[in-house]
Amino acid sequence: MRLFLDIGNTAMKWRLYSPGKPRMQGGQAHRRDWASLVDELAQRCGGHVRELWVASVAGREGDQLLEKELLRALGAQPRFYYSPAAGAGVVNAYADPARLGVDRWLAMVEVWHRTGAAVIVDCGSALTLDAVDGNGQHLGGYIVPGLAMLRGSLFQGTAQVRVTDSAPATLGLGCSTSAGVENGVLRMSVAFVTDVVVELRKTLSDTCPVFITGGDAAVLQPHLGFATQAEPDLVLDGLERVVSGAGDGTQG
Ligand SMILES: Nc1ncnc2c1ncn2[C@@H]1O[C@H](COP(=O)(O)OP(=O)(O)O)[C@@H](O)[C@H]1O
Ligand SMILES: CC(C)(COP(=O)(O)O)[C@@H](O)C(=O)NCCC(=O)O
Ligand SMILES: [K+]
Repeated sequence: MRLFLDIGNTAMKWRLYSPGKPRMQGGQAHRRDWASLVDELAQRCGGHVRELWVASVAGREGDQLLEKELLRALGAQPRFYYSPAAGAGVVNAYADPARLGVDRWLAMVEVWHRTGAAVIVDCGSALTLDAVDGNGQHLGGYIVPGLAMLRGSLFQGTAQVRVTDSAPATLGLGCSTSAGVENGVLRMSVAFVTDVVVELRKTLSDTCPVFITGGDAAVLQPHLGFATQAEPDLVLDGLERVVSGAGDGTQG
């Protein structure tokens, strides 16, 4: 069986593939406690992992610890996939390609193979936005704090700003501290994504598709004033594509 892992800064998502059987997948938040994370994964995936592919943005030290625990608990050598200069028909915009978050790279590769030119918004621990043109050229992107990080920075930087109730956020003016924060961070994020998409659609095409993924995609999507395609598993889809060599450079 092949096990694919998407390790973000907040959550780990996994997908188990064995030929002829339906894929199994799941995920959970981690606190960088790699040992217990891997033990729980081993309970779910059993001991028949033959190939283990990891897309991680946990950093070098995290990856080293993760590798040790995966070897211990699953008995399979993890293969870490990092962003290349080019691959699967897509060209990395970074002069130092490996510095591009592999989650961003894989989501972009997957989307380009599905639709060509596109904008990809990943509402994760950080909110990232990337653009790729019809030739597979990565045009670059942005990295801004995700919703939880925005809230957290307010809590850390102030004495009194706290969120005490969990009323769903809107884009409207807040009439309590909680609403002021929740509505504010939501509106900031929506305004940022909207502003960039409107500008990119002047060059890519005015109907260029926008894909949205990540743990907060469901929070943002209803408030965006344009159609977006929610795809929660873009990173795992992209990893499976590049690993199985299906990303052979031709689109579609
Ligand atoms: N069950 C959950 N566990 C952790 N974060 C969650 C969960 N559900 C929604 N979120 C939100 O999603 C963000 C994490 O996004 P996600 O894409 O899952 O993680 P990562 O950034 O690790 O890829 C968190 O910052 C939080 O705002
Ligand atoms: C920007 C990210 C932290 C997003 O990861 P996530 O929010 O999913 O944990 C990740 O893509 C990353 O570590 N990138 C490296 C820096 C860069 O992409 O330029
Ligand atoms: K992510």
